[in-house]
Amino acid sequence: MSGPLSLREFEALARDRLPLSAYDYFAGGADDEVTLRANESAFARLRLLPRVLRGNAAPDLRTSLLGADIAMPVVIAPTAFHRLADPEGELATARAAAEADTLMIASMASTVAVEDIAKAGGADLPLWFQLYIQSDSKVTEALVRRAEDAGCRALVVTVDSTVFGRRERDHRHGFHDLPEGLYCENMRGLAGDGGVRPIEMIRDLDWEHVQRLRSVTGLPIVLKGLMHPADAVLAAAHGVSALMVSNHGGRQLDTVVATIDAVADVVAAVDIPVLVDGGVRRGTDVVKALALGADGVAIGRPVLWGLAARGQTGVAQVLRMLRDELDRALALCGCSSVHDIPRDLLREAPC
Ligand SMILES: Cc1cc2nc3c(=O)[nH]c(=O)nc-3n(C[C@H](O)[C@H](O)[C@H](O)COP(=O)(O)O)c2cc1C
Ligand SMILES: CCCCCCC(=O)C(=O)O
Repeated sequence: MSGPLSLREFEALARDRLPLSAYDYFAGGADDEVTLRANESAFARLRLLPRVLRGNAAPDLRTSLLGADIAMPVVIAPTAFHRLADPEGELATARAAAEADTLMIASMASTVAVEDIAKAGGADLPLWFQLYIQSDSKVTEALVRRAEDAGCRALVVTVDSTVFGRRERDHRHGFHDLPEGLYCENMRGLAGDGGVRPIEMIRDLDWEHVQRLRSVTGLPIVLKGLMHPADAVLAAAHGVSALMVSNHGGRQLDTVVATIDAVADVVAAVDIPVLVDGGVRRGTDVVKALALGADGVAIGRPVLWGLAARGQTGVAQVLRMLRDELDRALALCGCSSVHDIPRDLLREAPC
């Protein structure tokens, strides 16, 4: 029997292997999951109008993001709790990212400490650290120092989570915390008693927090979870280095527009790099995002499916699958490189 042939088949394998509560935590979205579904279906609504006879033998997939040279414009989005999927957790993910020569964004809610993730990935792995700004600025600063000391090359500040989205699948399972023995390791030592401090979502998050963060670190700041072009303009004015158009994989505010429908307006509003995540499952999805002006895409759940299905090997296979699909899609579209994908390659499907 052959192995999984697509990211969707990886999800089916992961579903068979995971306890239902863990599968539903990874797979689920907020409320009625309208946005969760829309992220994927919006890609299908966009159709390709390829060019032919262009003589491009081998499309160039390499790109660079904030100074990191990577094999393809597909990076690993920050997702929490990898040890729910595999005992090696984020260590396995980092090794697979390094093997694929791409970039990993480690979640602040990782179940392995960021220093250990960095060691597992090795010095060549471009590692960024995702941050939820905390109400106590000393705690936020301690997390920033930790990320800097671990060698992280950027801070990815998540701005779509002033409160936790309501995920009904988790409520049904009573899944509200990590099982015994698993912890958010980046928060260890930050509680008053030296224990693991709980992660907060703060309702009063505003541009002053971004400004304060800008004043305490020299690392580039990337804002993740921004969808509106007017916010993109404000971000650039506040010295933000890059943006991730994201609706948190449909897990926060439900009925938000699909990210692929928001990305072009954000790209048009600013002169800084723009990444997009949400619903990327095929190489053709990557081509569509790039045609709309994105500098790259990030994938969340597919990495978790690879990890749950086959550990490090599974994540590496997921990344290779997307790379191969991207290569084939570019060749069939007549594109010579990921930097040469014209907007007129896209058409809206008729209703
Ligand atoms: C299980 C899970 C955990 C996540 N944890 C985080 C997190 O800790 N921090 C964060 O900024 N985003 C988190 N996200 C959102 C992802 O970074 C990303 O925006 C989303 O997964 C992209 O959509 P996709 O899963 O369809 O690729 C999480 C997503 C999932 C599915
Ligand atoms: C309170 C713990 C924070 C974990 C955040 C994980 C996350 O963002 C998710 O979507 O789930």
